Amino acid sequence: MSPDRPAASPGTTPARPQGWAEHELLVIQGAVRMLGRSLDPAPAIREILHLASEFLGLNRGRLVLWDETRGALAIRHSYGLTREEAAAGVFAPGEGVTGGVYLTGEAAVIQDVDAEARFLFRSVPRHRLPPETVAYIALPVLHDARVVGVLGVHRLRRRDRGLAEDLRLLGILVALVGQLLELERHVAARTAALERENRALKEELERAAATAHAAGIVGESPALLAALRQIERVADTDATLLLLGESGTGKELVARAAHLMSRRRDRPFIKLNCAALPETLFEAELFGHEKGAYTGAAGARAGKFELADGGTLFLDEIGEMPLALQAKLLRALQERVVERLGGHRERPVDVRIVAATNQDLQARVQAGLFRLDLFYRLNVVPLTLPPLRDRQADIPALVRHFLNRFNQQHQRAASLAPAAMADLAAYAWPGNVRQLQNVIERMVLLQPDTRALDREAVLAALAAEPASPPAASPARRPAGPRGYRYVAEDERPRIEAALRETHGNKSAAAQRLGLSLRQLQYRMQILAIPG
Ligand SMILES: Nc1ncnc2c1ncn2[C@@H]1O[C@H](COP(=O)(O)OP(=O)(O)OP(=O)(O)O)[C@@H](O)[C@H]1O
Repeated sequence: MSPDRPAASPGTTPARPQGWAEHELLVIQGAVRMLGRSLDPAPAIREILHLASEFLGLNRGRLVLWDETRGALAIRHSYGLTREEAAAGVFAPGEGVTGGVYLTGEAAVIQDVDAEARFLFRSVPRHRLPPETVAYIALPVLHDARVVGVLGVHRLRRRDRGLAEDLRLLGILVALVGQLLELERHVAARTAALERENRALKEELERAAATAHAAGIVGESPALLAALRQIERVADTDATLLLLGESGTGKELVARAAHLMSRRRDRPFIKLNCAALPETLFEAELFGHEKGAYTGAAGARAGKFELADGGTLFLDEIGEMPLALQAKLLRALQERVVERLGGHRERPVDVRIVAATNQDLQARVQAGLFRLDLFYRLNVVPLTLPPLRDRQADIPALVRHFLNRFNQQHQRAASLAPAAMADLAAYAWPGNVRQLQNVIERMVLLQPDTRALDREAVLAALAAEPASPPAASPARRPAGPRGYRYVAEDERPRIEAALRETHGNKSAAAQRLGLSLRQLQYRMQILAIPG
């Protein structure tokens, strides 16, 4: 059957004028069914053109859209055109019937293509159309009253269906096609926005990783990178950073990285350890003093605040700051001025504060040891550095980093047997990176010969570690619970050795292994070690 002589109804029923309504309904139902089927409008538009041809004899349907790369109108979707015909359908706006519809936004009904001078036969040459009179209908596809494309179809002029009816039906189809194009535009815009966002995040991450690397931060675990990315985000602001995390997790290193990432990088980074000073000296240290301000103050001296002017002041162990000084610090932060001890002049300071603590500051606020207003002032951008046990992925890189560093420092050539790395990765590291650093340094120093450090050497070094890190002050104890460690069959020799060495004393063995008694008992149970 010629595409130009459609069945009046699907199947074999001959054309009856009242059958057209049924067919229109079939076309519309079919078209609506296609809506929302996929985010790509191509299959839906093609199906609409197919249905219009099959049921209504509106043939060689084509949708002409603006083609940005060609700078012209071109057929984007079609039905019943050969590939060459579709490719040939390129028009300038205003050119021919199709270009005219695009330019004016007015539908065109050409009763006889042979009698219309503007009809160009550009995509389908005359000899490929049926010999009888052929009509062409073209409608604008609109969005927000703007023409975004043109839908054109051929039909035989002489049929038992009026052109006006086709025009009405095509009006509905063009509205549906407009919706499909709109959806495509939305999806493309959303995808582009997501891609941009993705690219920005990736760049942010790369920048953060590069600066972290420059600051000597080793590791690329997701937990560490997430923390670094947050820093990168606020790096160029003067927002106060509050670094939280167990002792030895790298808070000071990260504070330095934050300084390096900021526009203050060429100005000083000044550190003050709030736990290390007797209260009396603290104030002078922080704010400076004038000559004779107190006994022994022979000359005038600038405090850390002044020294950090234009740069970053890192207040380590902020939780330990004496209450009386907390009020003075708060005032300096709020008013951005400092007054030296024994002085009467307020000096303006421009300092970015990075504070760090391994304590639960909120608990200290509740215990009356830390001022709530200062807590709020510092807690602008809180950032928790994950303990090493939560970023096991970083351990191999850290081990290699410290092996290199201590080999250079102590003129050694220590190396690690690959099998021993798993033991280091599985250890709970209650003292975090600092403890790992110390263990590696000790192993490098104590390694007797040129053999690689094997599992035995590593297990012995770990067994010598205290269960918790040395507690110089309550602040030095890790805040979190001791880490979860997986139970692996290869832990058996260590556990058995520790039990042997402690003559079966489980508490002592657990201590040697860096485990709690319950953790040891759990492992013994899993591994069926008698005891
Ligand atoms: N990601 C890391 N890469 C390389 N070295 C690290 C890393 N994290 C920590 N270190 C090293 O571990 C040691 C402890 O780090 P740092 O002093 O920054 O920890 P901290 O959290 O400030 O500890 P504390 O709360 O006890 O002051 C430092 O010698 C530091 O160089």
